[in-house]
Amino acid sequence: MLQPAPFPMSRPRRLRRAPWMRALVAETRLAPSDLIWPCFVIEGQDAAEPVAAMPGVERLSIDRLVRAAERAARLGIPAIAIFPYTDPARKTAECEEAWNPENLVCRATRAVKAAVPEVGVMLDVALDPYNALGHDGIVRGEEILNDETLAALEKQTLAQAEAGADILGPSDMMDGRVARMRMALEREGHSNVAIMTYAAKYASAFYGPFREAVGSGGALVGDKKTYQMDPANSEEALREVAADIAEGADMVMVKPGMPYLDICRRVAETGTPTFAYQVSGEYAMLRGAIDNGWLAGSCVPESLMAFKRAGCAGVLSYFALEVAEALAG
Ligand SMILES: NCc1[nH]cc(CCC(=O)O)c1CC(=O)O
Repeated sequence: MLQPAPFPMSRPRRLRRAPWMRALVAETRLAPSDLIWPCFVIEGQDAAEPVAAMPGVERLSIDRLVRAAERAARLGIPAIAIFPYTDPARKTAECEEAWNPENLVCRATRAVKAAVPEVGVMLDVALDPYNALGHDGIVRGEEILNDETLAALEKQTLAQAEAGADILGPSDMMDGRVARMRMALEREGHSNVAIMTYAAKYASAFYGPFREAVGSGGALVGDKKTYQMDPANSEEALREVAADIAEGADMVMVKPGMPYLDICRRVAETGTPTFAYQVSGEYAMLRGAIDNGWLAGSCVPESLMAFKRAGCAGVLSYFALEVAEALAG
């Protein structure tokens, strides 16, 4: 490492003296192209429902979602992630609604791709929105079955690829899901569908508001600790990433984001395209503090810049639209 000259030959403040100078020497930049916007979709026409635990976030009917996707595209956001609020009457133990080609998320995907083909659509591969018991896998007694779940995830993968999804995000944390998905996609002629795996997904309390948003929280029996990762671990995150890449994933994700910034850094250093998910609880925390006047709104771009600094290629954030708007000036 070079040693800086001693003071006063070296004065680090010279490079912080004015906005133009700071812009000139900035090591990291945040742009709309770094962002993926997660959205919630509901049945209906011209409908928007607030999510109580996420002030400012709404579940949108498909027609409104299409308009939101158009806005995102105009702002230079490359992709949106769509999550369905499933009618509880459609949730079963076998989760069949997950691979119904007419389910809400498949219809939403077709509508967005028809209207705004230039925006990438990302969909979760996991059973929780369709599971009467709220889990990401098939439940038998006390157990979340791995291999039986893989068969269901394969069907969900193909239904979503057929609907036009560009990126699939396995968020279920079953072992072997990426290989199973990749082989099915190749076999059925969907070789261009990218997989962004939730590789290092922790069993986290920061998902609480999301479960309200998609209506899976009330249904959840027990917790997800037998498949999502233990917050105590980081070596394991690298093993998960290695396994998913070896199975055919194109990109990996760390989730949640800010409490796991060390993991973001370690994963990004492997040279794999790495994304962070700034999850619902992180949104709620920052939004709540801003709305109460406890934090300035600039904490949002600062929180996103942290992921860029850590080496991430991009971030999934519920703030994507407003940040892209602010960046556009
Ligand atoms: N598998 C479902 C899923 N996909 C994304 C999130 C969380 C996203 C967020 O909190 O914003 C979850 C919740 C969970 O695993 O319980």
